[in-house]
Amino acid sequence: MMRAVSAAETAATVHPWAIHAEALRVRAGRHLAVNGLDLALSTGVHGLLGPNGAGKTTLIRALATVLAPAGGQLTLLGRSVGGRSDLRSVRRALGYLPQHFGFYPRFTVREFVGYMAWLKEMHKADIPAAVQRAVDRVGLTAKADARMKTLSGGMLRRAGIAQAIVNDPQLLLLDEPTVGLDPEQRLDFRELLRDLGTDSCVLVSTHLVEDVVAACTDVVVVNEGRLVWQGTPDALAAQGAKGDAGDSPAERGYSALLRRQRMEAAR
Ligand SMILES: Nc1ncnc2c1ncn2[C@@H]1O[C@H](COP(=O)(O)OP(=O)(O)OP(=O)(O)O)[C@@H](O)[C@H]1O
Repeated sequence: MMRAVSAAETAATVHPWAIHAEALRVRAGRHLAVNGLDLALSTGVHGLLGPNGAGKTTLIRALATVLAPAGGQLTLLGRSVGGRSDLRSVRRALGYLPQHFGFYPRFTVREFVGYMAWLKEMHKADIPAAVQRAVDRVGLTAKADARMKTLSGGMLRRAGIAQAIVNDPQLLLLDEPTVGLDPEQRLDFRELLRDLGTDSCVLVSTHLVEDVVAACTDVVVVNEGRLVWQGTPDALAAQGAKGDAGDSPAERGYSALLRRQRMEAAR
């Protein structure tokens, strides 16, 4: 039986690190997709980059407490995660947009976001206003009472973002949130991210280096299940040179980093 929680229980608590991982290992099927990852992130918007198969989705799923770590240490919002620990208090303070999310097609956007708020054990009386605010923030006000099955791909993505932020999460995990968004929506989304990052820890997985540069204060690069680089978007840009692949300094910096990684792995 679920219990609604009071405002005092969900009030923001300050933790030095929203995410603290040491030698973290996480399996995807039989494969150790995260294999010895160290990471410490606090408030701000952190862009998660890495080539296909680097372990980004697996990492995000572990941080969302969907996958249990296979080894190492993971602390989220000051609570150790792993084994049989009680994850309810962490989950109430989490927002998570999976790469592919499920929904009841006959639910309206308002019902879908409200249902997710209820699953996060928000106080019943707070849900309608929180849903309205989340739907407004993602620009879906006019579609709030439309059924999910009638939404376009970009609108669905925005409904997914609305459910992730409905509880004002202290830790927000977004897996490829800009897929399907048109250019104008991407610009609005970057602004929303910057706003969310002022008082929460936001981790955004993406292949779009431009989004990272525009919206993130910090860049985390993973490869083969490990953290291989962390720094500001400017520092990422400084990694590259003229001949590197990419349309912008940050893209060239990212290509240079990956090229160096491949060379080191081949040695
Ligand atoms: N269920 C599974 N069973 C076996 N291997 C898996 C499974 N899921 C993922 N993997 C493997 O784990 C590795 C990491 O996958 P993951 O999806 O976390 O990477 P990613 O960085 O998110 O990739 P992409 O950018 O392509 O989405 C890949 O080599 C992938 O093939």
